[in-house]
Amino acid sequence: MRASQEDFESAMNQVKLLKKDPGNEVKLRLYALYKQATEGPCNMPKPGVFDFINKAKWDAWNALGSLPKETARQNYVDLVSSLTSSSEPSSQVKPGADRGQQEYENLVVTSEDGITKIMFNRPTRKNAISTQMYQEIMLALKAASKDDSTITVVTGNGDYYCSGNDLANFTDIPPGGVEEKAKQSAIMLRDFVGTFIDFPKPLVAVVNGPAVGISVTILGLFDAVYASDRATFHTPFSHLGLSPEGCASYTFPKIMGPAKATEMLIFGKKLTAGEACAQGLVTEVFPDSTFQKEVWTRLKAYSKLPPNSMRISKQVIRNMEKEKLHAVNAEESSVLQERWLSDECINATMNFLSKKAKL
Ligand SMILES: CCCCCCCCCCC/C=C/C(=O)SCCNC(=O)CCNC(=O)[C@H](O)C(C)(C)COP(=O)(O)OP(=O)(O)OC[C@H]1O[C@@H](n2cnc3c(N)ncnc32)[C@H](O)[C@@H]1OP(=O)(O)O
Repeated sequence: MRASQEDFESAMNQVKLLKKDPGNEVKLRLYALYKQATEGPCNMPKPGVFDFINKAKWDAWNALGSLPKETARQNYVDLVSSLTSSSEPSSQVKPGADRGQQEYENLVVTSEDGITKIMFNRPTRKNAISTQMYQEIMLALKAASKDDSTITVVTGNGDYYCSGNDLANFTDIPPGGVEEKAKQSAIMLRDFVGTFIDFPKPLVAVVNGPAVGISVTILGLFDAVYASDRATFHTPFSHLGLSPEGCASYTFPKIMGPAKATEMLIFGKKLTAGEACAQGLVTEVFPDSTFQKEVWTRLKAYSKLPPNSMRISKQVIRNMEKEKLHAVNAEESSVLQERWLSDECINATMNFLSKKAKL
């Protein structure tokens, strides 16, 4: 039986809900089949040789030649169906995670001594945050907000705390095109930052190494930030054709004054841990050699304080600001939705992905 338009639309929705990234090859095939099913044979001019992403998409679509629209639609539905049936949940249980709890591909979440630790776990990518990882962090925070722990800690595995947004997120374009991707990403960003704004317990960052981009901006929403003296704090938004997120356009001027915030958020000045501490973004800096021992000893002591009292104190300190923070978050996300489509941003991202530039 031929796939109907309804089957096709339902398959398009299922693609958005895939738990596992199917990889670039499959995504290109999905793109090509979608275009063929909706527009017929490739009718676009061939992109330039350095326009890697559009060239790969064009090649995939063009390779379908004169495949009839109905067959492309059927193949699209079959491909999505094979992806959804093969995405069985993994049975691996991360060390320390309670059985029955959520499992994560890009995080290690443990709960011990009254502390839930959420550790970014993509050390080979410097803990860059992929689309899936944004979702996992939100899930882990929501679970931590309801578990028995008194304090929640966010930290990184390996030599980096986090290198910010995974720039490969820009290559993962859905059938609706780049505008649709920007729209979805703005919603995801707003939800992600909103989860930090609303987090009800003391939230502590243990910054074990360099921090970049969104991993820095959201620090303004944490209740304490402990840093190794190896850590640096870098928000190179102008270099990337971007603008601030994570409510930093509001929290940073408040924390460090507008002039210092300008150096970080507009001129992209990278701060050492000592400088970030002097400017109030970091609570305390520790020598790297004793960082883990000193910080965890301290956190274990704090975790024994009465939990309700700590939650209520956090509410008293933060609640007056919540409405404002949500408004700032919505505005920053909507500005970025436009920025992501700008030449400045696309060129900077392409330069990184084609290995022509690093920060
Ligand atoms: C159409 C719209 C889509 C929008 C989707 C957006 C969704 C929400 C966005 C929220 C806003 C967030 C903004 C930010 O966070 S801005 C900051 C972004 N981060 C960067 O620009 C950092 C880029 N990385 C680097 O410059 C360097 O890798 C770094 C200085 C961090 C480390 O350099 P070093 O030489 O020590 O290490 P390597 O470069 O060799 O890194 C090892 C491998 O890891 C890869 N890597 C590292 N960071 C990232 C990253 N952020 N994104 C993707 N990949 C990253 C690096 O490429 C290396 O890979 P290979 O081994 O394959 O070469």
